Amino acid sequence: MSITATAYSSSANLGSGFDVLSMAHKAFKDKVKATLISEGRNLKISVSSKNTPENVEKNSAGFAVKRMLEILGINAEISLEVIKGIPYGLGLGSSGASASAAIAAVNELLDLDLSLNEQVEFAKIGEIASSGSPHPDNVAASTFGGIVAVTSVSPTKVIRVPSNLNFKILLIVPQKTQEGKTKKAREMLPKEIEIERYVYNSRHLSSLLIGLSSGDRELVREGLNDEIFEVSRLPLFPYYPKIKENAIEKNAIGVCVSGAGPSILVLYDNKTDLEGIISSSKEICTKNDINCDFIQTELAGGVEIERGN
Ligand SMILES: Nc1ncnc2c1ncn2[C@@H]1O[C@H](COP(=O)(O)OP(=O)(O)OP(=O)(O)O)[C@@H](O)[C@H]1O
Ligand SMILES: N[C@@H](CCO)C(=O)O
Repeated sequence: MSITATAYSSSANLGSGFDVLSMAHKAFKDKVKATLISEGRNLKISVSSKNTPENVEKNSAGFAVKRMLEILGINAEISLEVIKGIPYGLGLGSSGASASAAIAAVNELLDLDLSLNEQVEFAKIGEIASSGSPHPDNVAASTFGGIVAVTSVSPTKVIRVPSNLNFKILLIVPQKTQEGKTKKAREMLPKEIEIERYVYNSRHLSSLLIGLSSGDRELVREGLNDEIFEVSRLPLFPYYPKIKENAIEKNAIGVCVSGAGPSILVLYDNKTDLEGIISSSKEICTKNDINCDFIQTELAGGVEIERGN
């Protein structure tokens, strides 16, 4: 018996919501097909995957499933086929989506009846394999869909953020995947921050959440600013400040770095000069010696399940 789960790409952080906020989008998707080879044997997982490691310990999907079955004390021989659609190392939640899909597929395959929060709890373990840290934001968005806030990590609790703002998403995606990028980006973060910067970010986090729930585009624009995380990682995406300044001039709702970068997330609506943003961003990318793809997309739902034989 096989189950295939599909999980969408995501943009984590949304400015000041580092490791807390994230949104799933339809730009890209991963699929994981989980097949039960035999029950009641010693735990054995195999992974087949193009473009990502096939070693169970090193693949976010394999590692998350292996640890979940160990924690739940389940013995089974399962094969996982990871079908990658989301490019990795670009801030699009690629490793997280594989882990979310794998956990959802095995949950269904073994009738584990896990809640979405429990699935996130296990899926985030997969991020240890890809970046060395179990950050929960990308897996929360890929599992739940829409815009989410992770309000607790022990135990994991995810809340869907209510949004009454009509917006579409533009992703500016550099064509330069970097191995181990999120790990490196996390090492660039400060160990301590000044209280002024903490207060600045708290203001923006409040603006973002209130702006989304009340549908106030000016508040969302303010709310997508960050003074701590993006700033300390700027060497990874030096073109970002100019792209942001230009997009805001052309009336984007708001702009932030997508996850740990280097992709950029632009929220727009019918008041935005989208073509102007794309053409000026292309020029900025060229000046910075990078080619970028421009992907227009929208919010995605959570993990989807298909049953097979
Ligand atoms: N199933 C997987 N999908 C993608 N990358 C994986 C997977 N399993 C392991 N990896 C490894 O994880 C690293 C990619 O993780 P990284 O966090 O840099 O990118 P990402 O998953 O797209 O996340 P982000 O949104 O932070 O960019 C690569 O070294 C890749 O080989
Ligand atoms: N919150 C994580 C997301 C990684 O995609 C980070 O910024 O390191």
